[in-house]
Amino acid sequence: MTAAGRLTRLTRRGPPGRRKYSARVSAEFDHDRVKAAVRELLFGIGEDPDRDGLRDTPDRVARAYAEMFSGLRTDPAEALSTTFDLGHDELVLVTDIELWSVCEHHLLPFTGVAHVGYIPAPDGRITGLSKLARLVDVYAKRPQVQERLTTEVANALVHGLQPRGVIVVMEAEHLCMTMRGVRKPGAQTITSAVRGQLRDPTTRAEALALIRGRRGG
Ligand SMILES: Nc1nc2c(ncn2[C@@H]2O[C@H](COP(=O)(O)OP(=O)(O)OP(=O)(O)O)[C@@H](O)[C@H]2O)c(=O)[nH]1
Ligand SMILES: [Zn+2]
Repeated sequence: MTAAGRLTRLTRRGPPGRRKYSARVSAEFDHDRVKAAVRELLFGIGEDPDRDGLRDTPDRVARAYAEMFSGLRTDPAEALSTTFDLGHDELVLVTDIELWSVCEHHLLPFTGVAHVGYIPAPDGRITGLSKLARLVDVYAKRPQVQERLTTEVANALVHGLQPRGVIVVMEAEHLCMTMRGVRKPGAQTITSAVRGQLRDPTTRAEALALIRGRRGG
């Protein structure tokens, strides 16, 4: 089966009027294929993949990639499968969720933090706090651009919890801008996605103040 054939793209629609929710899931990780490609890559850069230090590298890299891209084989809906009704109807915000992803342009990491908040549905349905971090992980462990990662997390929350509002802010440093190319270490990229009641300027400002305030800034 071709790589394209193995990649199933599922786009689920939530209730009418809601944004598309991406549940892209790839069926399998082809360890042998990745291993062979890494061996080829080593030849390509002028190395000898059979020398002592590199002999096990293709296998190691394949195992590392299986982990780094495990989100391709995880349905984000699983992250939000546990919900409970606490009757809480105000903002829930988890800040400084450690973020590691890989930019799809250079296959180099970008790393930083995600802040994820929502105002629960009128019925007060909420999810476990750790599930917000799990949701970030599912989408982060795919080849990504930061904008799409931010949007996908926001849309998955809208789909999974039908909350009255969602805010997702990500701050990250891209190694493709640091260790090569333009070489600007420390440059931070900040992206946000805001939905529902959190688009209201006052509510949004309150959430942003809480996000900024955590650093005393
Ligand atoms: N918008 C966006 N751009 C990204 C992200 N990650 C990497 N990039 C950018 O993707 C662009 C790719 O540009 P290209 O000109 O095709 O590639 P390049 O020649 O390697 O570019 P340089 O990085 O400028 O050397 C670069 O400007 C990167 O900074 C991301 O998450 N979001
Ligand atoms: Zn990049």
